[in-house]
Amino acid sequence: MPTLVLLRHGQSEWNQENRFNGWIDTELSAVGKEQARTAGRLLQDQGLFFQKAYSSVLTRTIMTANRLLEELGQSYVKQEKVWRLNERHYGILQGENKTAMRDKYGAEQVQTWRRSYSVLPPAVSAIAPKVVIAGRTYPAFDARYKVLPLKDLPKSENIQSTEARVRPFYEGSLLPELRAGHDVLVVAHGTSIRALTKLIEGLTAEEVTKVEIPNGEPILYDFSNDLTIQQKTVLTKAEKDE
Ligand SMILES: O=C(O)[C@H](O)COP(=O)(O)O
Repeated sequence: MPTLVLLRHGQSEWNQENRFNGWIDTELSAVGKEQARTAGRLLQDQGLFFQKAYSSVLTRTIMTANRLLEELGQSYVKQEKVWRLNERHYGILQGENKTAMRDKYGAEQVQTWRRSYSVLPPAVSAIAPKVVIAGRTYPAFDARYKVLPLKDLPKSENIQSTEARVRPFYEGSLLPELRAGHDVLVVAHGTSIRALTKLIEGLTAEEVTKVEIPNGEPILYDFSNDLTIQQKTVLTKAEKDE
């Protein structure tokens, strides 16, 4: 019977600095690198043999998947990098400090931008190939998105629009793997995992806004062969240490 593991990437440098990441390609922090390895160790006792691993096209998920699979002794697993699993585009909030944004726009407004299903954060005005934030240059929209028509590149996203672009991955890639009885790993981001959770569990728009996804904690779905959820388990480091 197939098992799906969803994992939010380890802590990024900007998670650590309390800044919005979105589509900016930030690196894992030292804590995040360790979280990725810990996630691999947490999965060691689960008897899983992944046939497929997916990540987004952002470095923080790719590096998390690599470290996890290495720790698990399954670096051979076929990996696919899918832009549809990217974090939601955070519009003008990308790169900004969360506290500074609350001071500027008010805590309620910022929380609405962060967790509302359908409200969009203010959009960036142009699709810049690179952005310079705090003196460092980050690729915003680069060669990895060349396959996409410019009109499909987001300037801002919420849970709803993220769900719309995650859905073709869910229906066209993930479900066929699970239907084939395969164990699958998906390393993605807070909001792309929220969208997947909504699709997998059939949550309402209201329910998905309450879902919080911590960095580096594997979420296991054990399915029956007809893909009914048998069990959902979240593995945490605290449990492993007990
Ligand atoms: O893009 C980001 O910065 C992270 O996913 C965190 O966003 P959140 O704190 O609003 O969940």
